[in-house]
Amino acid sequence: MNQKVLIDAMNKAGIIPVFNHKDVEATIKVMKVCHQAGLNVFEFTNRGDHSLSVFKELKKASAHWEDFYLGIGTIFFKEQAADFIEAGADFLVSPVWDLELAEYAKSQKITWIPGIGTVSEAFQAFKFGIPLIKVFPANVLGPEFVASVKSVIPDLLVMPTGGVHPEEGNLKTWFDAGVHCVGMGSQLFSKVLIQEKQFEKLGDNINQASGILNRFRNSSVK
Ligand SMILES: O=C(O)C(=O)C[C@H](O)[C@H](O)COP(=O)(O)O
Repeated sequence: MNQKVLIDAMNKAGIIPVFNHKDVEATIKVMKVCHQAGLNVFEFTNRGDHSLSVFKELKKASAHWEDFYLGIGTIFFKEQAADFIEAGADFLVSPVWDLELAEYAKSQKITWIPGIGTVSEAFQAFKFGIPLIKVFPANVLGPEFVASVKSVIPDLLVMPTGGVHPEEGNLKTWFDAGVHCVGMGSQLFSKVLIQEKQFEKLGDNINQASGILNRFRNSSVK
């Protein structure tokens, strides 16, 4: 898949949903409400043995959705990357920087978004030719860290993930710091709503989050 198309789509969506669940039907519904709310880049995470088989079902279910991109997160080893690439992953995300993974992803011509926690790691990624990094854990590092990275490596795109909230105040501090998009998991997906299979309500929450983001993004366009 074309890297520029994916990276532009991530910026357009603004919020990248990060999700894992054992229940295939529930996960398909979650993915669908995200897509309907305009969040059309979805990161399923590799958390547990069920992840590959659930991912394969997600891929099947979304095969004909227009402009929809499905990636896999929590990738540590190239063997894991290989399994998910074979299953049709559009991109890979990791909580860490790792040269072996960087080289493997490059050899497979797949976008890899490494997890970065220091300016030195950010520079390693930039030097390698990686366009977009995940700042992780975002709530520990904070928007000031992102602004510092951007001040010295302005061309490196940043996606903070971990503890990002859908409230306007929180989203705004990240976007004011210059992020390309944010990754959001637990704050976007209420465990109770998923357990009770209230997908419509979940869709309302996601629409609200994306609406908040679009409002202040549009109002900051001069
Ligand atoms: O597994 C990974 O690769 C991760 O990135 C860890 C978490 O899934 C995300 O950081 C989401 O964090 P929350 O939005 O705080 O739920």
